[in-house]
Parts: sequence; C-alpha cells; structure tokens
Amino acid sequence: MPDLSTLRALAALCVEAGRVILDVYEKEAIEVRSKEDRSPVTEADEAAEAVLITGLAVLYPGISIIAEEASSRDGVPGDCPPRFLLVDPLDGTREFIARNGEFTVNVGLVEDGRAVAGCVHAPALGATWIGAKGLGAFVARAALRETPTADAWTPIATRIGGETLCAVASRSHSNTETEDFLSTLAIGHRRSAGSSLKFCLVAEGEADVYPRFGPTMEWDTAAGHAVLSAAGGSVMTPEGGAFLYGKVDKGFRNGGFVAWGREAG
Ligand SMILES: Nc1ncnc2c1ncn2[C@@H]1O[C@H](COP(=O)(O)O)[C@@H](OP(=O)(O)O)[C@H]1O
Ligand SMILES: [Mg+2]
Repeated sequence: MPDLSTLRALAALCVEAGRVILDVYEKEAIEVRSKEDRSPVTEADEAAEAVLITGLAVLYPGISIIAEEASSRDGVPGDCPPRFLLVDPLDGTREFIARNGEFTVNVGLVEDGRAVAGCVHAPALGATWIGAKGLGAFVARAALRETPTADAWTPIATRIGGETLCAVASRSHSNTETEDFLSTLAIGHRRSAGSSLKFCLVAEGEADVYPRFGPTMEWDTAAGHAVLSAAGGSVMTPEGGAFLYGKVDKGFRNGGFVAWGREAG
C-alpha cells in the first residue's frame, strides 16, 4: 500500500509525462497514426509512456508494468503477478487530437485484482487527482506543466445523490446499452467528458453515476477507479459484482461497468 509521499511522487511523474504530451499538443500539427485496432496514436502517447516506465521503475522497483503502447506493440502479457501497475500514458487520444483538453495520463496500482491506488493527470487542465485505499483522494490544480506543491492537495469526496442524479458519459463513445441503462435512473442532468476524467467528476462529487457499456482496456480505468474508490465511490459490473483487474484470459479487456458516487452494496 503506498503512502502519501509515494502518491505525490507518482503525481509528479505523471506531470512530467504531461509536459512531454503538452510539447506535442502545442505543435501546429499533430501527426496521427492508426494502431492495429484502428485506434489513433500520436508521438505523444509513446514519448509519455517512456517517461512513465523509466520513473515507475524507480518509484516501484521490481513491480511489473502493463502499459498501453508497449502492449499494442508487443502484445499483452500472458500472465500477471498479484501486484502490478497499469499505465495509459494518454487516455482520450481522440480528445487530444480534437484539442479539447479532455485527455489524461493514468497510472493505477492493482493488488489481488483490485485497483488500490492511482493518479489521473490532465495536462491541458493543470489538474491532478490521486487516491489510495486507506489514504483518501485528493485533487491539485496548478499552472500547466507545474508539479503540485505538497500543500496544493485538497481532499475530495463523492456526494450523496439527491432526488435526481447527474450522469456523466463518454464524449466520443456511447451506445444504446448506455442509453437504456440511463433510462432506468432518475437522471436530472447529463455531462460528457473524455477519458478517465469521468471517474474524477464522480470522485469530486460533480456527478453521481458514470455508466460504460462500450469496450475499454484495464489501463483506461484502473487509475480513475482507484481515485473514485478512495473518494467514497465504487465501480461495479452491470450485474452488481466487483470490477476486477488482471483479466489475463480476456487480454486485459474490460467488460461494461457502472461507476457510482456511493460505496458498493
Ligand atoms: N473499440 C474499442 N476497444 C477497446 N477500447 C476502446 C474502444 N473504443 C474506445 N476504447 C477505449 O476508450 C478510451 C477512450 O475513452 P472515452 O471515450 O471515455 O474518452 C480509449 O482510450 P485511448 O484514448 O487511451 O485509446 C480506448 O482505450
Ligand atoms: Mg485509454
């Protein structure tokens, strides 16, 4: 289990990766390639992942890392230990290309199938969220490219939904299952957001529920999941079971989930 100083050091590393991303974001033209699965990738994804892999080897020596770009290059590993890190260096590549600022750097720590600690950093928003089981969740807002100081961190917590709920859903990916699910709830307000920022909106008490029935990979969700759980929320399978990590047999692919501002059960 990490302590607060390790978590802050993890945030500093994510901000460092974010600087590399902003270097590309601020260029006049962003070069975009298509990966084998036809999803977009840019030079920022690869450069940021290299920064994270180097830094994580120092912060978490000896801990296996499963990262998006390495996995799309070399394939996902055929097994994984009980404790490992999931890295998505640039979640929301479509938002990055659209230049709407809603992309994030994500590092999540998994122990025995559970997302227990994580950091989500939004380089173009200057916002960083951290959280860990037993430590709580925190946000820091700083100038772009600046590492948050130790006193910049404010505790965050989910809210108890009122009569109607605020739902948050993907800006780029939705489907009829998501709409069908939302139609079963008393939704008073809807928001869209790209990437793992949706977990952070629920973690900060700005939304109550984030349903996702479209495909995601484990590295897309572990960091945001850890922050949300530490803030008092939960992520469940659509059937109400625990949403787990290390799904080697599924190639680290997630099924659908519903993220809530309240605890499981
Ligand atoms: N068909 C698909 N298969 C697997 N993952 C998908 C997918 N379509 C979208 N995603 C995942 O959804 C993420 C974007 O989420 P959102 O729509 O909430 O912003 C993408 O992250 P990347 O941008 O890191 O590739 C990608 O991993
Ligand atoms: Mg992603």
